[in-house]
Amino acid sequence: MTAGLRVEALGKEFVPGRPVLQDVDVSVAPGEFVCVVGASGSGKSTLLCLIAGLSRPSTGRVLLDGHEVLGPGPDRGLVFQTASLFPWRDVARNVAFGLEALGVPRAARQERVRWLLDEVGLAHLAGALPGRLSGGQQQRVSIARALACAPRVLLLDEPFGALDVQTKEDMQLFIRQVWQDVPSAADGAATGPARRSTVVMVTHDVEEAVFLGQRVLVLSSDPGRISQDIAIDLPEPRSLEVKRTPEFLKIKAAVEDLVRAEHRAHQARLSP
Ligand SMILES: Nc1ncnc2c1ncn2[C@@H]1O[C@H](COP(=O)(O)OP(=O)(O)OP(=O)(O)O)[C@@H](O)[C@H]1O
Repeated sequence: MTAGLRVEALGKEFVPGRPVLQDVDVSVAPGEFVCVVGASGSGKSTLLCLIAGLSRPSTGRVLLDGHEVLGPGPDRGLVFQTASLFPWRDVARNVAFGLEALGVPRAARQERVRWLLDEVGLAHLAGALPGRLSGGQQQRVSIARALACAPRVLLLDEPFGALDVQTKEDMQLFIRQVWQDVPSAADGAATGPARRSTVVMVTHDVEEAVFLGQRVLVLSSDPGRISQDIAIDLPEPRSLEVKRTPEFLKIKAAVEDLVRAEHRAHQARLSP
């Protein structure tokens, strides 16, 4: 059995004969943090939905630890751009949702929720309803909820896209910290990076992708394919200062050029 996430010859058509994704092949090792960038409409969210099991591929398959993904499951936690919390459930009960669905006993549930809320810095808001929270706080709750069942893979679809610049940077540091601190369920005996959740994050923000990702995948359009798979060899752990280094700026510019080239090629194909 192969550990990690494997996307094999994946294709998706919503309209027959017009594939949004075609022949997407990629492997993500356990504990790896991978970002996906690409022009608008290149199929980034579609790829994430297929990995999540929210949508079925037209061709190919997704394997998680050797098992084909056939639908959503607690081994994959999902966070979208807007928090989509249950407005009638307080913060703690939002985080507890997946654990309740799995039938985790109350005491174990409460302990896990308390630990997660501490980890995301929101223990003091456990009893608050989501409507009282800021956008950044709501996304922290969403992330805690996605992590509650200790998923093997955390799937993030533009999770910070709706936040202001300052909050966004706080959240970037936060998600990196969470990735380092919160272990995934399986591999109980493992230590270090192998115990971390695998993260696949879609973003249109190249700076964010280069700052967060150990790898950045660039998706081409018409149809969406992985056109580049770039290892980001920046020092770890990452701090915001790295964004001002020549090395970072150079990688960012190169990835921006690739995305721009894909976008222009897409526009050219659309114009008569
Ligand atoms: N359920 C659907 N039915 C029909 N077409 C769809 C559906 N979902 C996505 N598409 C189409 O698939 C293409 C890719 O959409 P997707 O949302 O995956 O792109 P994206 O790269 O995430 O875009 P953006 O960066 O703008 O969010 C688009 O042309 C979109 O219209």
